[in-house]
Amino acid sequence: MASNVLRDAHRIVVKVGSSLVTNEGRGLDEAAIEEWSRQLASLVHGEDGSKREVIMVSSGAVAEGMKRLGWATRPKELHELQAAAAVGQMGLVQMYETKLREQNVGSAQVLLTHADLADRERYLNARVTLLTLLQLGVVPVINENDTVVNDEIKFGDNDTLGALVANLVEADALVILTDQKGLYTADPRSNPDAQFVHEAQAGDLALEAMAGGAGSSIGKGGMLTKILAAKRAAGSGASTVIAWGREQDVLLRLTRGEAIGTLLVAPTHKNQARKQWMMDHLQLRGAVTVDEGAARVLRAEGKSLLPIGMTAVEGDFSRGEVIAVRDPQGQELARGLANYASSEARLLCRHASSEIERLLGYTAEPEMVHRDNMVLTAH
Ligand SMILES: Nc1ncnc2c1ncn2[C@@H]1O[C@H](COP(=O)(O)OP(=O)(O)O)[C@@H](O)[C@H]1O
Ligand SMILES: N[C@@H](CCC(=O)OP(=O)(O)O)C(=O)O
Repeated sequence: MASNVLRDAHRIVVKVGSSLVTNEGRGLDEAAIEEWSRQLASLVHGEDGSKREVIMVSSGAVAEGMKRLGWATRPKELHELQAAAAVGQMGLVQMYETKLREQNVGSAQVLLTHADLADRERYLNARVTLLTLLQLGVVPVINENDTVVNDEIKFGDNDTLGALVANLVEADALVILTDQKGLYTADPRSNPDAQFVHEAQAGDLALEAMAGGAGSSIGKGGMLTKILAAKRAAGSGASTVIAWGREQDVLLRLTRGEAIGTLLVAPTHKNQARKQWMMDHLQLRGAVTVDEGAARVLRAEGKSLLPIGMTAVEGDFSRGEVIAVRDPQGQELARGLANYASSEARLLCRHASSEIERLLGYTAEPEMVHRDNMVLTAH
């Protein structure tokens, strides 16, 4: 049942907007951040019996920076926006760190730009770092790296960033907390006849016609960016809930299966979406051939590909590119993201992972292709 999407979600990205985080621009809402931190901690600790991995994408840096700098109106100049964001981010991340620590949960600040996710190598680095933090039970607190962005490389709004992070870590669900109960058929601030939308399919074009711009001078994304974020998140199989951030125990109730807010269901499950994404790579830049032992454990035991099982490398590829994995007979048995470039992979063939440092002078990961970044293509 669709409303069980959050109940069954193990890895969840939560995004919260500026107007909620800064109490409509009146300064960081400590009580709200404390409340969300309490709920995030409960999910990480598995107080409902199911430990989960959660990432918080939080807006509010510019709004908080404006408050701290005494600016009443949002600056127009990019360098002033960047200055406000740099000032505000200090308070934002300190507040999350303090409130999560009070709940015995670690936190980590991660600042990203569009360029970070557009570059394969940086994409993979960000992915493996976030997955490591999640495995350690830490809550990454992510924002756009406003201080360095310019018009070409910025996401522009954290709804988009939230969806890209959901793709990056292959989250099961994206929860967008905002200052409305969810999506209405029109902006409820200006249209009293607007009807609430309980559930729809992510990517349904009719939704975009309903969604307008930001509801306050503080927010940036508006509902349209939330609808588009749900469509993007669905690309890696994550469903999205848009809900009111001040709803009592909103995250806990959603993960217990309660239908709150607007649920935008992803048409495909994340494993199917991942397979589709990898299979869509018609032009693979290279391939590695593996021995019988490696072929067997990849096919039957869900293992990662270690260099010791590699017998040959074809093509010219970089770290982070999708490559084919072939069995000794030359049949493609899997595809995945290469942790090492082809020139390095050739040096690693037949060597144990413990020798990577000696052979390359560094170790990225012990695997050539991690199972999390792999899909079997032939049975
Ligand atoms: N169809 C719609 N349904 C609900 N809210 C809408 C709709 N169209 C526009 N909005 C406006 O979008 C606002 C939420 O977006 P935004 O102000 O950017 O919040 P946030 O800071 O959480 O991203 C709502 O307060 C509302 O005024
Ligand atoms: N990086 C910016 C994001 C602004 C933003 O997306 O705001 P919102 O539309 O309220 O989520 C900030 O922290 O102010």
